[in-house]
Amino acid sequence: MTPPKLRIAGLHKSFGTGERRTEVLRDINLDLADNEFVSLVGTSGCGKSTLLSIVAGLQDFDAGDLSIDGAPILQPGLDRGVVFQSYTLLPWLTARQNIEFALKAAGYDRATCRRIALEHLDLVKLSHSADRYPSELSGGMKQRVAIARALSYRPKMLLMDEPFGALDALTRHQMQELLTQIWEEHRLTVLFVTHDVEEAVYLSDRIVVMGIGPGRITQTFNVDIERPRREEVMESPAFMDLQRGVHKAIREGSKRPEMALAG
Ligand SMILES: Nc1ncnc2c1ncn2[C@@H]1O[C@H](COP(=O)(O)OP(=O)(O)OP(=O)(O)O)[C@@H](O)[C@H]1O
Repeated sequence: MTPPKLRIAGLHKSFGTGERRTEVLRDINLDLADNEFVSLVGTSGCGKSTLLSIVAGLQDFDAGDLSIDGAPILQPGLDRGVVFQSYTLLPWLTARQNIEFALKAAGYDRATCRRIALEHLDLVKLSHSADRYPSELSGGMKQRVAIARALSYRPKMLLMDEPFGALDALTRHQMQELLTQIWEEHRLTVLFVTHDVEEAVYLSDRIVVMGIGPGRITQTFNVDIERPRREEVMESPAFMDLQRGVHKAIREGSKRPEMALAG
């Protein structure tokens, strides 16, 4: 049987040792199919970012299995493109050079780096800003460069942690449209962390709700809303019902299990 694109099985994670040990993730089990778009939502501190950074290979874990296409994840790798909320561009390099920098590290020759960088700037509609420095770009533009960079080395998966969290509502919506378009054209597998339930429903195939005490998966919702989705779909009863359901699950997950039992 073909393994899932991403497998997270029986994953546990704690920070600190001895009396200062805090259990942050308990028994996380989650498989992502090829091309699936999955959002992680949940109250602050439930471990979404920790889980994403473990999948990125940026943090270790205590127990469990983690693999991409059946191969264990041991460290960061070019099979995973990562986009964070804070713009992680190098300020002394232009938009094009930021992408080329990542590609050079992946071993491409100079001409190929340039060609791929320009192709990806075109993909995020930033060809006209290739030679601008990050300080000359708006927040949305910087995030488009970060997305172009993450896609440029053709990762198997895109890991995104609140990528549009710092943007104003209009720019955020434009970025959601752009991501949907890229996802529809390139059929990527995406694991996406967000606080915005509307965004999660709009973008995802599946929404995974995490709760605290310690961080764990409490509920999963399939988003059976036809694609391609356009803005109007947010007004539909199915969309709003789902949004309400996810909000309720987040509220329930924000109570510690003993509180939930007590009512
Ligand atoms: N390096 C660290 N050392 C100790 N504790 C940590 C560390 N990183 C995160 N934590 C703790 O782990 C828990 C989960 O944090 P995490 O940032 O993953 O949550 P989150 O769901 O992404 O939160 P938010 O939605 O606020 O970003 C929190 O209690 C946090 O204090």
